[in-house]
Amino acid sequence: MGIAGSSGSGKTFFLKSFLDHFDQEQVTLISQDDYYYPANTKTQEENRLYNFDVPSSINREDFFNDIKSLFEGKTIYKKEYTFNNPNLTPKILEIKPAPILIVEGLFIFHYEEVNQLLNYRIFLDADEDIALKRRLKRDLIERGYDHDDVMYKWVNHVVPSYNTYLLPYKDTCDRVIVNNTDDPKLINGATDLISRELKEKLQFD
Ligand SMILES: Nc1ncnc2c1ncn2[C@@H]1O[C@H](COP(=O)(O)OP(=O)(O)OP(=O)(O)O)[C@@H](O)[C@H]1O
Ligand SMILES: O=C(CO)[C@H](O)[C@H](O)COP(=O)(O)O
Repeated sequence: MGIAGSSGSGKTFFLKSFLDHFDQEQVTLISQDDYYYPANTKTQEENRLYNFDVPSSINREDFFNDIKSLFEGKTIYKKEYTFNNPNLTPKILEIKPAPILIVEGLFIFHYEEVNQLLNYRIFLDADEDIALKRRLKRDLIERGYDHDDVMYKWVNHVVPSYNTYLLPYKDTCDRVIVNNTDDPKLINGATDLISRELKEKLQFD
């Protein structure tokens, strides 16, 4: 199952709600963000305006190979990406295979080798002004970035990337979830429905 959406569309929020419907051994998650080429190879100034929103910022080969391994029933070990936060020590994630595999990220439809492995596609959608408000909160408060830098990236990297690498695939998705209100009921309702359908299909319970 593939889950994608613009920055601030609510992917993480959706995933948390979705995972709550399942036992640990029923579902597993692999996130494209963990495949960023490490930022510590660049200076702080280079990172400030570095474009994290182009397909080449991701180690695409490792991402695909790990997805394939999970498909083949193998456990993978992956160093998590800590979003340039020097106070965090990256954990080694142990990702075990499970009947439901969720692949999450910005380029999962654009990377055709990943896209063709997906059986079900979900698109999280939010209006640009709402997504930007959420992004500003994330970057200014949680990541401590400078307002002008966040706006520079939004205009020059985030929006163009969304329009080029994600939006064209919206119509190919099985479900588009519009998430414009900060109200958990909407997302919880959607994950309730999707998880019930999936459980029936896979004959869980
Ligand atoms: N339906 C909702 N109800 C309550 N809060 C929400 C809802 N949708 C999103 N949010 C909040 O908005 C913020 C952004 O959402 P989230 O982190 O899930 O987006 P994202 O698509 O994963 O973003 P990014 O890719 O930029 O990290 C979070 O603080 C999240 O808790
Ligand atoms: O949302 C993103 C891309 O749009 C990434 O989370 C983000 O830009 C990674 O950057 P950093 O490690 O500098 O926080």
